[in-house]
Amino acid sequence: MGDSFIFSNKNAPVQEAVQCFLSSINPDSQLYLAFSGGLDSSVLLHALAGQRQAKHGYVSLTAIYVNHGIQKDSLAWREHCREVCSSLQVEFISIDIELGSYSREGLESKARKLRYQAFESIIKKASKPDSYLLTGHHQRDQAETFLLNLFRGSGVNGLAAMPKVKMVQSGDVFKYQHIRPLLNIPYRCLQDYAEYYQLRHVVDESNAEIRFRRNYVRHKLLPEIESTWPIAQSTLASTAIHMQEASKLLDKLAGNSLKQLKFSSCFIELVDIEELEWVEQKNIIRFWLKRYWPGVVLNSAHYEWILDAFLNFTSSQNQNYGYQLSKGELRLYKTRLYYLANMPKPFEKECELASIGLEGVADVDSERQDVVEAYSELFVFKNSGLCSFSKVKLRSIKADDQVNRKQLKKFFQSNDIPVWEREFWPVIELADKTVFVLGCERCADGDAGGLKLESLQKDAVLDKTEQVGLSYWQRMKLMGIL
Ligand SMILES: Nc1ncnc2c1ncn2[C@@H]1O[C@H](COP(=O)(O)OP(=O)(O)OP(=O)(O)O)[C@@H](O)[C@H]1O
Repeated sequence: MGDSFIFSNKNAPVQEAVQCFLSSINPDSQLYLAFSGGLDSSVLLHALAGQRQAKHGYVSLTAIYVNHGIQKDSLAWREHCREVCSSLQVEFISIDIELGSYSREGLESKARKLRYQAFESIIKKASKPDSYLLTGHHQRDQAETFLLNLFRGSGVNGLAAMPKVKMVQSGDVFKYQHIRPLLNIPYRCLQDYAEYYQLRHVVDESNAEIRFRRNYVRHKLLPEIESTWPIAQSTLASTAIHMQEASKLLDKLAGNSLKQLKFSSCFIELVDIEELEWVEQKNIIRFWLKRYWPGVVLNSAHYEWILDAFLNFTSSQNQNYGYQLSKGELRLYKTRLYYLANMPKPFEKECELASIGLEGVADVDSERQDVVEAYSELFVFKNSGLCSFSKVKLRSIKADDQVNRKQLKKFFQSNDIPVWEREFWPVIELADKTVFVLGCERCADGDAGGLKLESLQKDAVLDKTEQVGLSYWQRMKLMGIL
């Protein structure tokens, strides 16, 4: 067996992984490689460029370098990346980002967040169908992520670590996939590949600083574990795959249960799952939050609070429990659990009816039920004949608004509007008159004083209490009105 055979054998895992990915995609796809110039993404770039030329002449490849501006060498790295791309005839884009303020531990995660936002903005702007973002993550990265999440006390979802394939929804319509083609490949194989092809790559000295937790895991913890369990990286990565499967099953279970409940992006009706075991209830709540608010993860103290608040609820209308999270707030109103990303507050805005989306009602993403409902309600308003104008003032209700308070209170009560919503309920003002209380009724002759009001296709709007129980404030935020 000659040297060349041994070498080419060593290259096989990387080449096969890249080939496997390339053969799974449409030849017209647009690939974006997140290219830091480090060993992992240099290997991926080289393997992609080589195999795309050989077999997939049509696959378009663009490398993106993000300059965080925090390392002294970052501009030199950018030039290195540019040169490598030019030698491989790969299109190169570099983008500068500002990290602003960050805590010591928060540096990595802030850089990562802004980096992914930068990739997304480039991909979205080009808006090519079949777009893929590729990163150079490999098996050791997966083992590290698993351990980091383990020590953070993560559940099944966190221990599932990084998926090899992830669909990313960007805005309402555009989607692309984030793929990690080398995720199952040991780091050693990437090093062999780089050595064989004598790839030049940049070395980020901060990767050696063990004050960063990931570096501590990489340089101290993993080698220590491997001294007793030599194939620990691969077994940890396998455990992550078991967790991904378990997580999928749990999501499926929760998704089936959720179909039976009243819920929206803002609330979930707990009374509908009262009969289930607490572990099942927790799983449904977790899934509901993940679906609408992916960054919000509850810990055991939060779940205990939910259980306690739910068990101790009284039938009083005035219940208004809250639990502040690091981002947003949990609230219980009657038997509904709410997640409020922002608490309602007074607002006032001049709106072109067209600008609040009335013209585009048919284009709304039907998955976002809350947005569809809000649009359709305004749509009903527009088509009611009240609306022969294009500009209105949308604002929160004021104490001196001439509306029939008794009737409004009845409306709030009978539609289970949480107390924190009522104070800032949206009204529409036209020519200094409050003409429409959203979700409620229109005012005769544009006068909000009399509530013997003709109802505004009342059934269409009010029939389903769960629609009205949504947070208008949140909806308007989502719609970009506020
Ligand atoms: N500055 C950068 N510009 C472009 N791509 C980058 C940059 N930094 C990292 N990447 C991409 O991310 C991959 C993983 O890099 P690294 O392990 O350093 O990231 P990380 O901060 O640990 O984030 P993650 O959680 O994504 O692993 C790289 O292989 C590369 O594809």
